[in-house]
Amino acid sequence: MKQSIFDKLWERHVITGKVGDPQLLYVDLHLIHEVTSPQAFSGLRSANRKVRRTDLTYGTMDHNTPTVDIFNIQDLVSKNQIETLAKNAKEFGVTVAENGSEKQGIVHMVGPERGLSQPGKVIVCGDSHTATHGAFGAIAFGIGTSEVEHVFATQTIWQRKPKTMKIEFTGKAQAGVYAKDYILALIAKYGVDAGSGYAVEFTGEAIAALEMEERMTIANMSIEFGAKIGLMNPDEKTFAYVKGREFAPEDFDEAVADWKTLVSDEEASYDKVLTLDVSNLAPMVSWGTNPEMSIEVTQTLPEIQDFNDERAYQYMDLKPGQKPEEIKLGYVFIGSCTNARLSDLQLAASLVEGKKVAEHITAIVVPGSRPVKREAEKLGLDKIFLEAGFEWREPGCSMCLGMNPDQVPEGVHCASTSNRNFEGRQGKGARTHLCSPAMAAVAAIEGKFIDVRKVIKEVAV
Ligand SMILES: CC(C)[C@H](C(=O)O)[C@@H](O)C(=O)O
Ligand code: SF4
Repeated sequence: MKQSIFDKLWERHVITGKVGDPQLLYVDLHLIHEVTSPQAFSGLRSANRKVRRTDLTYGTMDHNTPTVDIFNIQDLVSKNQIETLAKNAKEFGVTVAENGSEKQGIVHMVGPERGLSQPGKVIVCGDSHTATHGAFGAIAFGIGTSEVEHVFATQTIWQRKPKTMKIEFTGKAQAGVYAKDYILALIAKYGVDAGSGYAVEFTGEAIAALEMEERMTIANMSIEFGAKIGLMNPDEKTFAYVKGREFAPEDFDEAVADWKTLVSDEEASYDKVLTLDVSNLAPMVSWGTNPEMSIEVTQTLPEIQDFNDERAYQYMDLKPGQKPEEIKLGYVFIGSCTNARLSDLQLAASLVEGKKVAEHITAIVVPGSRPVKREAEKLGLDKIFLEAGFEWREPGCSMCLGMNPDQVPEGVHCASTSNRNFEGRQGKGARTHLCSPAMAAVAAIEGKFIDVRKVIKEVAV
């Protein structure tokens, strides 16, 4: 039978159980961070159990870490979570990239960077954006804290096989339109629940044309589309990305030969198929309080359809018919596991070089990991940002969520490269507008949203 990549990987990992019932899957990689691991470690401790495969478990500190004065954590809950992970890591023998260490970063940056995220794997993490790793051709999904404990103890997880959906991105995007725009456009078109109950395969010529870092941006936001699992067929770009990294397979050629078989067969069947043509897509901006409430920058804010819209308009202090350029921005955040990789920072830097951040804007750049920070500094990107008037921070989740000191003040509108825009996400009363790094960078300079296609000089990849 012709199979999709998802079917192939699922089949390979089932230990017991039949389709329709929960099935026990083998887990190849378990990523952890300080927020969702403490109770799981406590559970192990009280049951007098060990972490079964410390060699397949990797941790980092990201959500609570400050991005300035990083060892001075004021918030007691944050401090406790950070210290607890450090303690647990030692006690249970798990490798954790601690706050301030060279390999530390947002958990969804660390896996790919170290070469841990690979085609063919089942990857889990107590974090909803785990589908990011699906960009490598892996089944990757977020799990709850009790499941974290189960994976610690057994290196397996019970899951019911989801339905499959194929999403084909067709066409060639214009210069100034990026992966972030594709995924926001998809969510705006089909809704935040459209992927619910499905493992989503992103495919098509527009995906093939993307580099790995942009593919990760799309897989990252599978959950905002409602899908726990989003994945892509691995190709030469995937193999080249993994090659030479710390945890790349020792016999790389042998691994690649296997990975090449783990792609969707041409006539594989799916429970649902959607397509989205990116050729005429404009840069996207979210106006409301979920990612579905997004429009092309050339459009005006939509009419009120229901109570959710009404409430969103109230919270955002916006009105139907307004243009994105009329949104009074106060903050710009370039960061998060969606868009804080090196290529994101390079793109943003290229758009602000030699220019100045508008007077009324506070703009911060937060590299997603310390390796990205170092690389960016080698390229002089820090200087470009600093000269333009951006702040250049230490890595972490930062302003993506209000769990550390980086917060958008109440009532202030923030152009943000992150993935979530619900009420209070970036701080109490904060008003988030999701967009690409290019849109955010240019918004910082202009002091408002403009169509980045007007300033972009590069040819779209
Ligand atoms: C704190 C963590 C559990 C959470 C998640 O699961 O996604 C966070 O990363 C987020 O993005 O909201
Ligand atoms: S950067 Fe944001 S979305 Fe990503 S793991 Fe951190 S809090 Fe979650």
